[in-house]
Amino acid sequence: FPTGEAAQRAFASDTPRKDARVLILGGGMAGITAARTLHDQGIDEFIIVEARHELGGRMMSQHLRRTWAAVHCRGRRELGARHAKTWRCCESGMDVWTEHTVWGHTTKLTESASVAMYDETGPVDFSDVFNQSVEDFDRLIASAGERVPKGLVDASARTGYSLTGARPHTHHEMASEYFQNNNSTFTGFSEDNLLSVDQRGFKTILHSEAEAFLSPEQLRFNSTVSRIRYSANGVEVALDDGRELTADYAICTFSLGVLQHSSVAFEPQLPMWKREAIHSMTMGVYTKLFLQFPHKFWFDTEAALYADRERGRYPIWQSLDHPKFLPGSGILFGTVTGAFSRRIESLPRRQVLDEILSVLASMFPNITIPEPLDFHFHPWSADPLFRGSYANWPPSFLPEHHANLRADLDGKVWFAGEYTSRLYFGYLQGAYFEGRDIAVEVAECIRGGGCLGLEHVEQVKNANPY
Ligand SMILES: Cc1cc2nc3c(=O)[nH]c(=O)nc-3n(C[C@H](O)[C@H](O)[C@H](O)COP(=O)(O)OP(=O)(O)OC[C@H]3O[C@@H](n4cnc5c(N)ncnc54)[C@H](O)[C@@H]3O)c2cc1C
Repeated sequence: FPTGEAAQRAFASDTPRKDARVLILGGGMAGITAARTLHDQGIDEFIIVEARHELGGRMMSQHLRRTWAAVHCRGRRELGARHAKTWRCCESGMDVWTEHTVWGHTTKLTESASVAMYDETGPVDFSDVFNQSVEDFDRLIASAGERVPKGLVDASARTGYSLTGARPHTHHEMASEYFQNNNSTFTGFSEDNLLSVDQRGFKTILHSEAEAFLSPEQLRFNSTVSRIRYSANGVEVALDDGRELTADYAICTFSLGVLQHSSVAFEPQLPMWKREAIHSMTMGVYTKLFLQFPHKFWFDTEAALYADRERGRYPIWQSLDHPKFLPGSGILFGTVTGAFSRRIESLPRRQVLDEILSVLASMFPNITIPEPLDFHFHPWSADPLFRGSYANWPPSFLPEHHANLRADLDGKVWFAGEYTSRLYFGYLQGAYFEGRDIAVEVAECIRGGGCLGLEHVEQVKNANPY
């Protein structure tokens, strides 16, 4: 693959037949939705370039090592996205996510109040502390909302909690605070939270969608992009096995974490405004710890909260062996996030499992915890194709940064993914809407109806020097 200025000139001067009009880089929710949108607009000269062997991206699931019962076909663990909000809006296909509707996919409504409570002494009822924490969280959200019309600067949740007088001290208070969660994806769609229990995996929504309009020649699996070269003449994409693909446009749907790690080189180098935006947003880590036991020995609620002395140490547990979900499966899964996720990724698996088994032994002091049949978690922050679980908007990140994150490069390279969604970053909805909206922009360019591109801010300013 030629490099340097000479290659740049050569690329710009000759216009051999290109491989496609559009290269869609990445086959997750954003990539598939972009492809679907182009197809709906009558544009089928696109190729989806995906490093993995299948579509779905962070909608990733695997078979359990030990199938749980012949009658139940195959057990699957959803390593990535599993929950979907009911989508109240829109017309057809993926726009309507209600119980049982999307491509015959099976989901179950979850009940957020169905929570058992534990600490290192075993079962303990700290629901008074928990209820106070719900109130504190509501006050936090309300006070954040009051800042917006006044144009006050953004602040962290910790600052907001302190200003509203809430500061957790005990481990029960810290665990209760950890459990609280809300954002515009919750309020923008529906309060309902659906859990995918479909044994084909949550990703089948995307697979079914793709089968409906994609042909094999529009797909390149096992194709890892290492370089994207762009000029007024189009884009050249180099794969790590030496292959090249050319097109008029590229829609890059790699995660924010991938862009932050610079594992894909851009030529010319990304402009400063783009790099600043990429490195100013944060990539969070959220890890699910799957355990399959020979039999169920735990709570009958849907979830449990464990208050450890250390905040964030194996705090949330969800039972799939529940009459509503996968009864008889013996599956329990825990959640850890952030620095704790990174910590366990660096440890030997057996050590992580031993820690978990000792936590379960504390939660259930009168039970001999059996050795699990299967234990697995995905190292999201170390995985070079993701480098984290989903994007998070830190207080230092300004709306202008976000516009720059989303903005295209000379109308040729476009960016779409959960992280480019201003309202629904982090979620499938964000990836869906961004894949759709950016493909509409690209379709406009292809049809020659004016390719204005998205505006960026050359220098983001708000400093007040002294
Ligand atoms: C553990 C976990 C739980 C989650 N739970 C939920 C949930 O319950 N509900 C929800 O709405 N969202 C959830 N999410 C977030 C959701 O999964 C993402 O927001 C969404 O899947 C992102 O889609 P995307 O298309 O933007 O990116 P991705 O799915 O990351 O797609 C990008 C694609 O690019 C490919 N790629 C990367 N680098 C290269 C390269 N160099 N060359 C070629 N291909 C490359 C990747 O393999 C991937 O397929 C969760 C995520 C995680 C990790």
